[in-house]
Amino acid sequence: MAAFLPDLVCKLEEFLHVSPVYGNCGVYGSRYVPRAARIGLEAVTVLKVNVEVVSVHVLQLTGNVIQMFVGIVGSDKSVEFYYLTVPSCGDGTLGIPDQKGDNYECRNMKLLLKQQQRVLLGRSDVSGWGAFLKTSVERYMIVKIHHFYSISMIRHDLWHYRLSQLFSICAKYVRAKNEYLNPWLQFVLDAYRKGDKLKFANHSPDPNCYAKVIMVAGDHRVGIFAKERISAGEELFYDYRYEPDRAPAWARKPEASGSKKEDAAPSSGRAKKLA
Ligand SMILES: C[S@@+](CC[C@H](N)C(=O)[O-])C[C@H]1O[C@@H](n2cnc3c(N)ncnc32)[C@H](O)[C@@H]1O
Repeated sequence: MAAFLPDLVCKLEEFLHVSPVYGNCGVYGSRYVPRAARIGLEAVTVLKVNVEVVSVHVLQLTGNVIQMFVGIVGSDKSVEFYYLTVPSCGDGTLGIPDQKGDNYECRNMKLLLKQQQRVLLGRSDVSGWGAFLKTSVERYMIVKIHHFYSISMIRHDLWHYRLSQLFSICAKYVRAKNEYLNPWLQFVLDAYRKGDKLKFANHSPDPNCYAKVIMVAGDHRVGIFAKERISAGEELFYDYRYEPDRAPAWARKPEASGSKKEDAAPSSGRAKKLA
């Protein structure tokens, strides 16, 4: 297979479930898809796919998740089929990382916002208050959408507080990958101002949520997605992604802290609880 394919699969794997399928999927003649591909069934559009897509069979459109077979042509003209489970933006648009595999792009903010879940506040078994999901979500589904605000919009005295509220996973994405928002310190996810209950989500090194920068009609948002199926009443966790040398004791991984349970509260808890 062509050299770019593993690269593509790598990028997708981070975000999507991708596994090769070798079966009897019809090949309908190839076409090059430079930026967007109209891929037939259910008027699904794949954004920014820089590969040849020979056939796509949408298997199932359940909630916000679309399952499909995709035939991808390598530069050596061989075709491999992949089974994809991808989040849908609700308007038939698939949320797909851009070429850098980092951004998630969606055209319709209204539809995106509609997919947000109700988050409840409850006592966490891990630490203080925690965020809990009201109804269950499937893997890859959107839990919440956050805004980015320019630092200039935030009062200086609130800056440190807000920075401490900033989920560093978002900062990491912005800092590491997103050139539009570079340098990342110019922007802050203003969880405080939004008053969103998700700001009470506690840390876990094995979280059930993750963040992605989303481009919506030219605007940046941070999407919080389910990393796995999350049941109703389950507590939501992020990996705060502290730098190893800056992590507080409670966030240190057992191997990094030297012992399994040290002084502070548990760092790896994944409490299940009804809110
Ligand atoms: C965004 S707040 C989360 C809500 C917090 N539990 C509360 O009651 O306000 C982040 C703070 O929660 C605590 N925290 C988060 N995850 C934790 C964990 N796994 N173990 C212990 N404390 C944690 C830390 O004090 C951290 O500064």
